[in-house]
Amino acid sequence: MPKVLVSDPIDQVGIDILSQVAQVDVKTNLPPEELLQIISDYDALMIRSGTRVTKEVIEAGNQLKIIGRAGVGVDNVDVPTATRRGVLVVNSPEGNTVAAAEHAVAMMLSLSRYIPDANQSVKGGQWDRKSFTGVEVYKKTLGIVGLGKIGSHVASIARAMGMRLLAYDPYLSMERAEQLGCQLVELDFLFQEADYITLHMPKTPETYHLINAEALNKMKPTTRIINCARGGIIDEEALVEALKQGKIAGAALDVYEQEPLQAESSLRSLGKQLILTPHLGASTEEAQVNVAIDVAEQIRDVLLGLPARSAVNIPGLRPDLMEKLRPYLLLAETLGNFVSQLAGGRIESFHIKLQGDLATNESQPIVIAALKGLLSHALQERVNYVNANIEAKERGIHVVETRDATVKDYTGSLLLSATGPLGTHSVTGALLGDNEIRITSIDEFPINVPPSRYMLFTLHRDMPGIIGKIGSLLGSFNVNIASMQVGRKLVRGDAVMVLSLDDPIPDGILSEITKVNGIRDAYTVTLPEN
Ligand SMILES: NC(=O)C1=CN([C@@H]2O[C@H](COP(=O)(O)OP(=O)(O)OC[C@H]3O[C@@H](n4cnc5c(N)ncnc54)[C@H](O)[C@@H]3O)[C@@H](O)[C@H]2O)C=CC1
Ligand SMILES: O=C(O)CCC(=O)C(=O)O
Repeated sequence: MPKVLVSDPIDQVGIDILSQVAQVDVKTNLPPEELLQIISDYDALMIRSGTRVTKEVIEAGNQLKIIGRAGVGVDNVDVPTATRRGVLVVNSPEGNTVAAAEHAVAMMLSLSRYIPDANQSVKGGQWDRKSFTGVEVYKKTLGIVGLGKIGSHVASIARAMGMRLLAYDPYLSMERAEQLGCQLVELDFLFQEADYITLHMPKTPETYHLINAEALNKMKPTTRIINCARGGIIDEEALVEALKQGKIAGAALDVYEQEPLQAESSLRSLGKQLILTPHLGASTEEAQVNVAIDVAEQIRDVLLGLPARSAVNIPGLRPDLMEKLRPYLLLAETLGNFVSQLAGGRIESFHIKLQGDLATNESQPIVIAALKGLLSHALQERVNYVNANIEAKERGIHVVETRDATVKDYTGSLLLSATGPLGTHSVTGALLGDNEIRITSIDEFPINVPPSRYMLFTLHRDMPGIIGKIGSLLGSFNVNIASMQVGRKLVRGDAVMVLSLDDPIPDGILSEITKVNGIRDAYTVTLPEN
């Protein structure tokens, strides 16, 4: 009988489902060394946000087939290592949406009426009605940053409470925001206008410390801010200073840069203007039942040799088909991610063309992989092989899929084209040998480059000296070039330059590059580590 380790508190209903097919050991609060020691006995691991599933844990788990996260965020799992070792990672993208949204709204109302402090005061024997005069949310402006599943649910509750809704989400169409009753605005406008700001996006390099001293300075002294998304999106030190100096009126946090929150954190020293909860967003009976069923059923199915519903990293395909398609899935996902960044993220339409040997009906998973890549910059681990299609539809992306068996330059190749705020951009790619990915054209300019983590791409006029200027400019920002290639259709005509870089591309570099004589446009692309 297979063995499942449950290393965080999971609702009993999940344990019952797992017990139908496996021996289940529930061992919560395991020290990391102990988890490392025992993991090799297990075929599956089921967790919430408490267990850190590091590279070492996955490598030590030589029997491990699946890691199930009873919740959304898999930021406590080393997904690239799991993928490399063929370990499936599954989650429950929707099971706790309502719980997290209601927690954010509860935080907003608690902040407005000082409920936690008033409660504490009465329980402490006082009857103080003066210190807790609050404010109403009715007719106030709520700024929602991240208008995905949780943000949308918050919007519908807030609308019913008579609030005006602003939203910032660089990956969502205007139409979708309007359907949700939100005015899509720029971030600075939201900072300046909102009475309440609630955060509902993933933690990414882009969102890390999005709420820093500079952002807090733009807000009104009456603004209250709520974070039930991820720690690290708010710079906690800057928040403490802003609250102390009265730059904003209040904050409510459910998530922290370091969890559990450290005993000595300065957040603990603030008064009634700051509310802290210990990552309770998903802690409702209903959500815990939802996520436990969702994930336990997937673990059970995979242990029985069936596909999983919400695989974060590997699609649930027949093993023979999976073997054949695996390199192309990675190719499609990489190209999807690449072209979405060139097009500027807020994609309106997407065209995928399957060429050569890929122009068969068996290649459908490749289309899904390309959509997953297209949405992955926005949705991170919340997009998977199962929901990619639905997510694209819900975001109003018009998807067109075509096939052309007559293209024979490679055995099989893909052409992806996306239209977004930066216009329409296209990329083609193929495999070199069995599994080496090559980008073979960008915007119809022929090139031949492997994708790399940090890339810079320019559209320019082919003329002497231009490459040297870009090289020196990057040097002045301390960015090291790993490789460079130019593609052109005509000598001294339009051309593209693709640079693979060893270092992340600092803010401000693009505006400098576009000032170079001959450069028409410049784009940066960051791809996930593989
Ligand atoms: N406190 C808790 O217990 C819980 C926290 N969460 C967290 O809540 C957050 C939202 O979850 P969902 O709504 O399910 O995710 P989702 O994937 O449905 O929505 C996230 C939204 O953020 C947007 N986004 C991405 N980058 C952005 C950026 N730079 N600026 C603004 N928006 C950006 C995306 O376009 C997307 O619409 C996640 O961080 C998740 O981990 C989720 C459940 C429980
Ligand atoms: O499991 C939990 O309680 C945390 C939920 C969460 O943060 C998530 O699902 O992303």
